[in-house]
Amino acid sequence: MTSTKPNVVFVLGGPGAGKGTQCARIAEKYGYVHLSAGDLLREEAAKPDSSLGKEINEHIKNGSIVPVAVTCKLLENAMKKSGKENFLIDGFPRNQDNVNGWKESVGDRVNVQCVLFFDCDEQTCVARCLERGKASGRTDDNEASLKKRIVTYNDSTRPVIQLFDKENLVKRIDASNDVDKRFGEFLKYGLKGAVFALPCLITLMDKVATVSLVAGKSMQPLLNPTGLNSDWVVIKRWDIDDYFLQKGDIVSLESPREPQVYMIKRIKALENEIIYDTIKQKEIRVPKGHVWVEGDNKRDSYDSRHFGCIPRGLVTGRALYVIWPPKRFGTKLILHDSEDDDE
Ligand SMILES: Nc1ncnc2c1ncn2[C@@H]1O[C@H](COP(=O)(O)OP(=O)(O)OP(=O)(O)O)[C@@H](O)[C@H]1O
Ligand SMILES: Nc1ccn([C@@H]2O[C@H](COP(=O)(O)O)[C@@H](O)[C@H]2O)c(=O)n1
Repeated sequence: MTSTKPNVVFVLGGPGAGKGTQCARIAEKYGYVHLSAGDLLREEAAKPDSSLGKEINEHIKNGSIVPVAVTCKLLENAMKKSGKENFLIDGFPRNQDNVNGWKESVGDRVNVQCVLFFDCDEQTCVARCLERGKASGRTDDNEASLKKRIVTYNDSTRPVIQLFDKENLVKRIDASNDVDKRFGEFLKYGLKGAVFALPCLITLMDKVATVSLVAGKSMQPLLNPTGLNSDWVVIKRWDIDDYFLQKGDIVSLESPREPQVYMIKRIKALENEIIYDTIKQKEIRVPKGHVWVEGDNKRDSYDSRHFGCIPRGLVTGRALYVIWPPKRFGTKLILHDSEDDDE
């Protein structure tokens, strides 16, 4: 961390309210570091040598809250390791113990800008988690755990939100409906300029190739594997008519919803192909002149599952290699070699 205070936005709401989904979008668009307390705990528990794994897993399955010393340490380590200054802390502080522990350990060393409160009705939350549970592999996306998670949320997290509300820090977002409307609400709150100041893809060169900074976790584990140090990648630009897009290519594209916002995704289906939309739970035929793109990290990606098929014209280039950080230099991102990739 540098001498200026890092900025922190806490993100709270019920299980499945959409915190992770929207944090991924904010991180992609504005370069904020998204730290999910739940993800950090799951990562810690999955380490074969972790002495805390058993305890953490018990809490997660029971929807109870892990002692703050553990969670706070993981968050602090992740913040330090990132070297960045703007953080979305998702799923924390979850109870009074979390609040107290954070105050003691971090306190005034950071500037808490606001608390984004994803307000979503219980039925919708449960339905979303059960749907997610079909593919998430999470031990708590099931009816038994969800009952407990909802109790914890009502009894322990809501009072924390009320506490922040008394300090005028809470920005309430109606999280029951459409994903894009939710994103619009952040802009309504003026977060665009005041809080989230970095574009997700900073382009250094233009014309034949660009070097771009990838923010966010949507292409993990291939890109930004730790979520802390961002990768710089070489993007080969082309006249879209000169290159036949192939399934599996990693491409840069302009967001169909937000002009001038660029993202990196993988092509999952080409025109006339049928793709299964895992969110809407239905098959989609990709129309002529369009492609279907997804991030590799389904949990943290805003992609065709949310905005549908995109016109080929929005695809601006193909990602070739990682060039920074040095230890990741040369990581190949191409599945299909084309004649001029090595020019
Ligand atoms: N606005 C929305 N409309 C419909 N589905 C949504 C919406 N937002 C998120 N989802 C879906 O609901 C599920 C839960 O979303 P997400 O993982 O973002 O929630 P969360 O609040 O981070 O949950 P948790 O706290 O349990 O980790 C995901 O499968 C996601 O794709
Ligand atoms: N501050 C926190 C955050 C999470 N947990 C535990 O992880 C579970 C999953 O959290 P998600 O945010 O990913 O839904 C949660 O139910 C808790 O068991 C925690 O203890 N403290």
